[in-house]
Amino acid sequence: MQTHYLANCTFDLLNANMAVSKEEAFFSCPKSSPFVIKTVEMHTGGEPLRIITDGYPKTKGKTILEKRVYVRDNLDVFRQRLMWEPRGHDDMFGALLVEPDESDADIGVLFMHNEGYGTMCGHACIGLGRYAVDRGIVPANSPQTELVIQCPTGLVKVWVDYQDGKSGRVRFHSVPAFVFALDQEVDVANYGRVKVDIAYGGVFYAILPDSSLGLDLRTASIQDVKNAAAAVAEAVKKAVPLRHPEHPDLAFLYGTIITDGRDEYEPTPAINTCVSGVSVDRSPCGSGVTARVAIQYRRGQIDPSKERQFVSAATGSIFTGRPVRETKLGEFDAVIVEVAGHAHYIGTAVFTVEPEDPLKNGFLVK
Ligand SMILES: O=C(O)[C@H]1NCC[C@@H]1O
Repeated sequence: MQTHYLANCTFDLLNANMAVSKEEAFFSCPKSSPFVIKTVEMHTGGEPLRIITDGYPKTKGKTILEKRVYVRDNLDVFRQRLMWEPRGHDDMFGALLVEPDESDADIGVLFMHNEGYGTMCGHACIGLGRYAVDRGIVPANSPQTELVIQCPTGLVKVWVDYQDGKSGRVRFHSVPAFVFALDQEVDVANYGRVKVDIAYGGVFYAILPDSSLGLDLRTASIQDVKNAAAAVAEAVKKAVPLRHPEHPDLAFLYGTIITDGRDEYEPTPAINTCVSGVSVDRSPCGSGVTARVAIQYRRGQIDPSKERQFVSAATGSIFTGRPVRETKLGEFDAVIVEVAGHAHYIGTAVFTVEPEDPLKNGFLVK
């Protein structure tokens, strides 16, 4: 990799063969910026993934959950600069690689988005799988490369298809998924009393069919879906205290998944729309598919011989999901679920700030 020097600023060219003019170099790294953060930009089924590759201050903490608390309490302005406008937007999603604290892990990762720090993210694991292979963080093996990603929720096993020097489809097994509640009745403002299932796929989701909310995901506007999902999340948070068998930091409702209700196994894809806060997943949502398959498995609607397709109503992108084997998580009967999908590179970025910029720390227009 070639290195160019400009004023006090050093940066590696991401493509060594690319000729970089003085002008390009200036705009990539102005002298006045005390903040230079480099990223690799990907998307998984349409859902953005901003992988921070350089420039983030060092995180502190022995465990990955301690590191998550450290960045939240001490470095949040960096998340805001990268996730919020004008460098990001409501639906931006980021991954910060950190030193893992489990010896089985190849990499550790903290997730970030417009509101804070997630604990598990399937679409990010799919992107990070390719990235780790392509960046040589793990040695590439054909026909597939295996790696382990330590997420705040636990260890996620990842397999990246690798043929003729090219990474492709990615599969992962997240932490054990379990059903927390089935047919839980909650009073949802403006929608009345509805039944939701609550399941853990690395994070907790409230899951219910569109028909319970008087919606049809194939035609509903995104705003209607967001409003309904937010109302459900609020009702569930109020009515159902969640419990994680291993760590209280993991016991929170991450989002609502509105489905098309087609849970009985069939070869055509089922719609999975995951909404977290104001953000609508453009992909079918890896942790959401994990949670939904755990419910389908509990209800006898799917078994390890069947791989189900899940589709995003927003983009038409598809993930597959399959229960692999039964296990336990604390007192909960749990299941390992395999999720697979594709991620793609869309570019690289060098983000800077000018100290005099009144909007340098980012903003969101609501
Ligand atoms: O794929 C997933 O699991 C995620 N996508 C954005 C929100 C979820 O964390």
